[in-house]
Amino acid sequence: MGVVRLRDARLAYGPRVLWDGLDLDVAPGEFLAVLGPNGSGKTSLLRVLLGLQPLSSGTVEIHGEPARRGSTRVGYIPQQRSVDATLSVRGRDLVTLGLEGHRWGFRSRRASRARVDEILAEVGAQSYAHMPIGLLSGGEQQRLRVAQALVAGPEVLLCDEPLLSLDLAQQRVVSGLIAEQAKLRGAGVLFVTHEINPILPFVDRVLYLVDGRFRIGTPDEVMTSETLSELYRTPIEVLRVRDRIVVVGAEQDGATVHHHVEAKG
Ligand SMILES: Nc1ncnc2c1ncn2[C@@H]1O[C@H](COP(=O)(O)OP(=O)(O)OP(=O)(O)O)[C@@H](O)[C@H]1O
Repeated sequence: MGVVRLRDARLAYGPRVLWDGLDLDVAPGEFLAVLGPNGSGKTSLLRVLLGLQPLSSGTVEIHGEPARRGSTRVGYIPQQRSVDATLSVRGRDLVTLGLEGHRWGFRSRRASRARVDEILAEVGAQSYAHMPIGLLSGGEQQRLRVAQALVAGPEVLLCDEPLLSLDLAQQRVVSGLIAEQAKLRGAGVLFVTHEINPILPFVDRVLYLVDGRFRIGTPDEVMTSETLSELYRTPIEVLRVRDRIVVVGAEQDGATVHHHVEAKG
């Protein structure tokens, strides 16, 4: 059974249709990249799966049940640009929050502590888990958010641009960690990003949204000049440079969409 199942899903805000006729199944352990320009409805899709945003029509199920708020089945890494340096919450407490309202919360404090220790070790964050998160590097903070999202053992992991503000090396580390943890647990991942290259080794399929249109397929199927030119309705060139994908010519509202181009790393 798929961990995520959307059927004939439509989301519109007034006259503006973000997507329509969306059928999507995400299998356990599958890694789905969600791509598209600003405002194409990527975050809105995650909000639908979190039960925060009702569909305009169609159905959405998480592991066979309608999506609902606070589901124990869904882990979430929200979009986060930077953390206030004065934030005094400790890393460990942040991770413990991920157990709140979940079945783990009903167990003993000792069991919760043991579970938090276990996940901190798995993401390699034990050595700084006692520190205020405002003092940690971006990569360290993201490891803790990955731990928070995974601590309760979700079947679906939703990630909203979790690599923002990380350098290239940390982007690889954090995306590798997410992919590895998801595969290990058989959790399906929906990974919203503007930059496919850091996650390309892990991506099984891509959902590419543009202005109400979308395409779903493997990176080789979707990330082609032909498919993106159709989606953007303008000539787009997709180049393979060694193991990278470079998209040239996507213009949206006059602003060049250059987000697939990455500095050398
Ligand atoms: N509750 C709402 N009511 C009306 N419009 C909304 C609502 N939520 C989002 N929108 C609009 O829907 C569009 C899609 O937003 P969304 O955040 O899903 O896009 P996105 O693809 O995640 O964009 P970005 O890459 O900029 O984060 C935006 O234009 C946004 O202003």
